[in-house]
Amino acid sequence: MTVKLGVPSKGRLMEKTFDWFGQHGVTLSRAGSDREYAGAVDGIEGVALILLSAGEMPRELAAGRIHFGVTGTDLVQEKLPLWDQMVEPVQELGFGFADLVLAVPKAWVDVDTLDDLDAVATAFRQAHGMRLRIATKYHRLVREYLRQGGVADYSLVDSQGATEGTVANETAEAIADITSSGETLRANHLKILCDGPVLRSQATLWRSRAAALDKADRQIAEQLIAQIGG
Ligand SMILES: Nc1ncnc2c1ncn2[C@@H]1O[C@H](COP(=O)(O)OP(=O)(O)OP(=O)(O)O)[C@@H](O)[C@H]1O
Ligand SMILES: O=P(O)(O)OC[C@H]1O[C@H](OP(=O)(O)OP(=O)(O)O)[C@H](O)[C@@H]1O
Repeated sequence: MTVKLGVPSKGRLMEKTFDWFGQHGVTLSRAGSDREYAGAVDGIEGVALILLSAGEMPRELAAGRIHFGVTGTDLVQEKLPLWDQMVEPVQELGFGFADLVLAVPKAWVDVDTLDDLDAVATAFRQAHGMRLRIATKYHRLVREYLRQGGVADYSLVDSQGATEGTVANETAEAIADITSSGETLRANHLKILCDGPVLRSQATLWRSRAAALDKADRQIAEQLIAQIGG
């Protein structure tokens, strides 16, 4: 057997993950063309590179199909109920910083807090006969945050991308999405509620609690952790 290391297969997370491992003496490289999802690991014996979507990483870790994987805290906590029983953080990688936030139209001058949102949601339902819609792909985290914040009169609208556009497109009144520079929110005339983010996320190396390892693999896993300073 080999120890399987899952790395995001594209985009900003993939490049930064390759750089981060390179700085720790583990060279990750893609095999073949940009379109071929195969790769190699140099600098440590017995580790196989598995290129995967960042969004699928939590599921693969939880199922034990990979031993280690890099993805954001947001995706792990959203996709895995009881995530800390399924995976263990080995190392925060210091990139991919993003806050999951709730945002409303900038034009809602009286709405700055969750309490304000609650009041608007009640008024919205009375006026329109339907619940205020919040677009997001982070259903579990947002529901829990709103429950704790005492907001009940809303419905979630699933949005898997371009979420900030849903308000202008009139498919939602508010959104919950990750923000990094804040550019996308600003460009779409949205403002963040000031109660603090739902979650602060960064790219993290996770270890599966479910993946089986024989004695030799356990040594390789320990060597990998030691080498990257986890
Ligand atoms: N603008 C950003 N700045 C920093 N980190 C970001 C930004 N957008 C997304 N991320 C982080 O990158 C990770 C991957 O996000 P992304 O939305 O690309 O995942 P995904 O859509 O589920 O993956 P895929 O598109 O490969 O299926 C997440 O943990 C997220 O927090
Ligand atoms: O605060 P900013 O720096 O503007 O970054 C935030 C944006 O980045 C992500 O989108 P991504 O580029 O992954 O596209 P998506 O809409 O398809 O998720 C996220 O969903 C936000 O839309």
